[in-house]
Amino acid sequence: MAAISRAIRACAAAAGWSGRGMASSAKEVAAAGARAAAAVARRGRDPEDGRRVQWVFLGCPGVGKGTYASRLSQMLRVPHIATGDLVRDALASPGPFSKQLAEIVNNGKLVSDEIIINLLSKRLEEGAEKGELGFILDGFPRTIRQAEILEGVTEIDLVINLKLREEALLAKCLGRRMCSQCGGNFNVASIDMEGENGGPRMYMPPLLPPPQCESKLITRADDTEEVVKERMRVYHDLSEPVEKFYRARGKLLEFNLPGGIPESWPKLLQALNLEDSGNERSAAA
Ligand SMILES: Nc1ncnc2c1ncn2[C@@H]1O[C@H](COP(=O)(O)OP(=O)(O)O)[C@@H](O)[C@H]1O
Repeated sequence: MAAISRAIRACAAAAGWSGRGMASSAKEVAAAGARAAAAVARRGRDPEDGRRVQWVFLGCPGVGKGTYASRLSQMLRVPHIATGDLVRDALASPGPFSKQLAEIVNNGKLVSDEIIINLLSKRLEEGAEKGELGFILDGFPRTIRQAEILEGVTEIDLVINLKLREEALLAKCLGRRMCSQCGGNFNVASIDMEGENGGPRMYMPPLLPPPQCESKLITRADDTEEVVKERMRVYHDLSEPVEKFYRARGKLLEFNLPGGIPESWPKLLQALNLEDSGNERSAAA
């Protein structure tokens, strides 16, 4: 993991991102990625050697990437690394950088590839110090350039692309709540929609907080209707091409969420050929 984060930094630096945000062509980025990967191999850190899964979650805002990535990370004993969380942590620290970030995030735009690469590298370095093996990434890569950088430095085993009907996505984003004390994530939206083309109804029950969290619920500043719509537009423009990128490499698993967690979780496990053995969650694959 340390090797991967160093390689990401090396790759970003080789691509001209030494803190000045200089643009570079996709070809240069790919070449830098190849050099960085060679450096990883020279240091003898074979990614197949003793590591756990290296998966990516893709999907529109509100689809449930965080929920399913977090459950799988517990089962597979790898960290769930959400770049949105890294951005929100950076936002919470005082100073001009966080003001600059807030301006971008609260308008539904993506922060620069350079900033995200720096935040992610730092997180991977910290994980390496703690002995983390593998990861489930959520919210990264979100642009073709980020996907190229990642491909240049390590092997991604699988990319899970979560899909949900557009009408449900907006309701789910607007229903998101977080407990300001324990950090727990909840959703107050109750979705019950007619099936499409004569298909079954879609029911997604709310995920309500326990009584001790009820009075401490907060809503993300970027979960307003206007900003969510902009984030969806940005997703279609910049992140959908990432789906194509991984589909072309035979790594994309498309998963249409049939409903809420109780209905979707077992089906997702089935699609992944995994078994949830209750308390002792373990992978059968
Ligand atoms: N990989 C990334 N590249 C650029 N910006 C990112 C990335 N990941 C997160 N962000 C920023 O953080 C915000 C919140 O991210 P996230 O929690 O993943 O939101 P969402 O619910 O839209 O999937 C994004 O709207 C974006 O501004």
